[in-house]
Amino acid sequence: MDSLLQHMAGQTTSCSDGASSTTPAPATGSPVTGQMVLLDMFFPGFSTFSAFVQKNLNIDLNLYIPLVLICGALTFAWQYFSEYCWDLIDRYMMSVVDVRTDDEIYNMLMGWVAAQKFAQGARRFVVNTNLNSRTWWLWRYDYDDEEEDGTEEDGGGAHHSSAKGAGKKALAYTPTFGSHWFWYKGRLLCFRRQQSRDMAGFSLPSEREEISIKCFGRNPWILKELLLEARQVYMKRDEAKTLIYRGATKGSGSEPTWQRCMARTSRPFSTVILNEKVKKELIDDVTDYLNPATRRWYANRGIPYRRGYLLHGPPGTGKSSLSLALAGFFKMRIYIVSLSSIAANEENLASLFSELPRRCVVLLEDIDTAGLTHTREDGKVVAVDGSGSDDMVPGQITPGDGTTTTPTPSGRLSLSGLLNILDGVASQEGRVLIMTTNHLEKLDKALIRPGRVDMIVEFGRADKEMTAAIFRAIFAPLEGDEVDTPSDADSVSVTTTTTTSSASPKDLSAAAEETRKVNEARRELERDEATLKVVELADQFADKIPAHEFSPAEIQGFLLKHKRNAAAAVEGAEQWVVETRKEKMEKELREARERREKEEKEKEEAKKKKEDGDGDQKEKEDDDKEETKEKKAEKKGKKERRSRKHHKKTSRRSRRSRKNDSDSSDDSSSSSSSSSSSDSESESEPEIVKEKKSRRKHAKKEQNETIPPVLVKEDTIKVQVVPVPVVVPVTITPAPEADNTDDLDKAVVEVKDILVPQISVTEVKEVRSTGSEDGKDSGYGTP
Ligand SMILES: Nc1ncnc2c1ncn2[C@@H]1O[C@H](COP(=O)(O)OP(=O)(O)OP(=O)(O)O)[C@@H](O)[C@H]1O
Repeated sequence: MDSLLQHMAGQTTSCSDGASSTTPAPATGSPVTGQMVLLDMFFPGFSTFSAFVQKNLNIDLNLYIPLVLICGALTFAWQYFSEYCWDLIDRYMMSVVDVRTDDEIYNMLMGWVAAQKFAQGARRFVVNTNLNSRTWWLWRYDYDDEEEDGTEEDGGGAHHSSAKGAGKKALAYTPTFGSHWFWYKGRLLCFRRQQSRDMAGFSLPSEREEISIKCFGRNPWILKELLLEARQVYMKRDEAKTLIYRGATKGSGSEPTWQRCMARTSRPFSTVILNEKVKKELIDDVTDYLNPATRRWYANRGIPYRRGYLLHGPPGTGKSSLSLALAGFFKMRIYIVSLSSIAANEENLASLFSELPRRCVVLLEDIDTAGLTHTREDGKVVAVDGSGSDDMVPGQITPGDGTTTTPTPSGRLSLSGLLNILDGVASQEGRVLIMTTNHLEKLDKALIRPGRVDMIVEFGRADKEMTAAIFRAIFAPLEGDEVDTPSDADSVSVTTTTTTSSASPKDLSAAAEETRKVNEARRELERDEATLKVVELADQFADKIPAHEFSPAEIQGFLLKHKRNAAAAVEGAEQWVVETRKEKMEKELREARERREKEEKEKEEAKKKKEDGDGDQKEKEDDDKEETKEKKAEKKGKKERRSRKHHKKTSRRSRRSRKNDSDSSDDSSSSSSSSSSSDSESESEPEIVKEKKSRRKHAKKEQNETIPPVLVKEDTIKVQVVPVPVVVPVTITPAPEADNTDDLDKAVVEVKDILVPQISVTEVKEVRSTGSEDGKDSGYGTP
C-alpha cells in the first residue's frame, strides 16, 4: 500500500514538475503525501482546503486524519451496533400489532389516531378529507360526515374541522411515514407507518402502506385495549345509523366480500306506512326471535335458529324501506344482496353467507329473479338445456333439479343452490332473513315454505288511507322543522320590550324565561293548527288520487315536488293523475313494442341459424327429391293426358263415323273430357301439393311446439291489419298535349273522394278494471 502511495506521490510530483500536471501542487509547497492524494480522490479539493487551513490557521490537517478516520469508524460501528441491539429489543422485548389496510380495522384505527394529540401536533403529517382505507371495497364516502362536520367541535373529534359550515369537508391529520412515539394510558407506544414494497406493481401508491403499533413488554394487552377503544369510538359514530353492507366482488375472479356502502340515519318504523297490526306483529315476532331465551329454546330442541320473512308487492311499495327500518329499530347491520345482480352466483353467495355476523339482517332482493322462478315439483327433473319443461320461464338459465349443489355451468344461481345456502352449514344462525319480490306467484313453494319463510307481508299500491298518511307524513310540521311563522318576529319584540323595561338581572332572566315559554306555547299552538290543516288537505288529496293505482313511491315523488306547499300539491293532484296515467300508458306501449321487436329479432335469428345449420342441407335434399318427384308426376300427367287425348280423338272419330253426335255434344264431350283431364291433373298434382302442405304443417306444428305461445295476464296481443284491395272511383281526362281526346295513353288520372280507412291499431291490451279493494270500481276506469 505504502509503495503504491509512494509511487502515486512520485508520479504526481513528477507530473507537477511537468507541464501537464492534473493535481495542482499545494500552494505552500508542503510535501504532497500519499494520504493527501488518496483523500483528494475521495474528497476532491481536500488538498487545497488543507493548504488553505495551514496557511491561514497554521493547522496541519494531515495530523488529524487518523483521528477523523477513527471517529468515522466509531460512528459506523455504533450505528451498526445500535441497529443490531434495537433489532434484538424489537424482536424479544416488544409487542407489535400490524394493521391490515384492506380490513375495516384500518378505518377504525386511523379515525382514532387522527383524534390523538401526537397526530395533530405532528410536524410531518398526511392530510385527508376521508380517513378510510384506499382499498376500494373498504372505501366509503361519508356524506353524513360532510353534513356533521360543520357542527363538530373544532379539534375535538377525529376530524379536525378547520372550516365551519355545512357542506365543508373537514380535514383530518395523521402522522406521515416513519415512527411516531406517543403515550397511551401511561405507556409509551410507537405508531409506525411505512410504504409497502410488496404490492408495488399492482396497487395505487395510496393503497401501499403498512401500519403497526408497538409497545414495550411481551404482553400486548395495551395494544388490544387501544384497538378496542378505536373500534368503540368508530361504532359510536354509527350508533344512530343503520349500517348498510352490500355483497361485492373485490375484483374479477376474486372472492366476494361485504362492502360497507353506507351508514344511514335509522329510519323510524313509524315512517313506513303499513297496516299497524301487521307492523306490530312483525316487530313482536322479531323481538321474540332475538331474545336470548328464544335462542336457547331453539338450541334445546335442535331446531335451526333462523327466521325468514317474505315481503312482496309491486315496486315502490315500501319493502326495502321496511327492511331498513327494521334493521335500524333493532340496531342491526343490514347485508343486502340483489339476486338479479350478475355476481349473485352460487359460489359467491355461499361465500358471502359464511362471512355474515351472528346477529344481522340479510336482505335478499328480487328473489323472483331468473333461475329461481321455476316450480320444483317431485319427479320433475328439468334438463339443463332447458328443453322439455313447461316450467321454464323466459330468461331462466339454471333449472336445477333439486339435488345439485355445484355451481351451475352458466354461473347463475339455481333454486336448489339457494336453498342449500339458506339452510346449509355455512348459513349463520341468528340472522334475520328478509326476502323481497315483486311476483309472489312466480316463487317456488320450496323457497317460501315454513322454516324458510315464517311470515309473509303483502305490500300494495296506495289506498285512500295510505295516500292521506303519505301526505301527512310529508307535510305535517315536526319537531326541528324550520317553520317561518310570524310568531318568530313577535317573540323578538316581546323579548325586546321585556329586556328594556326590566331593571335587575334576576327580573330580566325571569322575563326571558316567561317569553320563551309563551313563544313555545304559541309555536306549539301554531304547529297544531298547521297539523289540522294538513290533515284536512290530506283527505282532499286522497279523494283526488284513485285508490290502488299508484305506488306510495309515485305519490311521494309527486308530493316532494311541492314539499313546501301542501295546497299546491292538492291542486295539482288531478292533473298529475292524468299525466301519470298517460306516461304509464306510453311507457307500457313502448316496452311492449320493444319486447315484441326483440322477440321477432330473436325468432329471425333462430330461423337464420336453423337455415344455416345441418338441417338446411337435409331440407335441400328433401326439396331436390320433391322437385324430381314433381317432374316425374308432371311427365306422368302429360303422358296420361296425351293418351287420353289420343283416346278422345279415336272415340270422336268413331262417333262421327256413327253420326250419332252433333257438334254441341262433341263440345260437351270435349268439355267433359277436358274436365276429366283437369280432374286427373288435380288427382295427380294434389298428391305432391298435399305432401308439401302436410310437411309444411308439420314443420309449423313443430315450431309451435318448441315455442309455445304462452300468454300471461299482463301480456299484449298484436293485431295485424291486412291491407285489402279497394275499388276506387277515378276521373280520366286526356292529357293537354294529347292530339286526340280518345287517346288515353296520355291521360291524367284523378282520384276523387276516396276514403281510406285509417287503421293504426298495433296493440290490443287486455282490459282490466282498476276496482278498489271493496270491489267497487274506483271510477277512473282503465287507463
Ligand atoms: N309503505 C311506504 N311507507 C312509506 N314510504 C314508502 C312506502 N312505500 C314506498 N315508500 C317510499 O317510496 C320509496 C321507495 O320505496 P322502497 O324502495 O321501499 O320500495 P320497494 O317496495 O322496496 O321497491 P322495489 O320493489 O322496487 O325494491 C322510498 O323512498 C319510500 O320512502
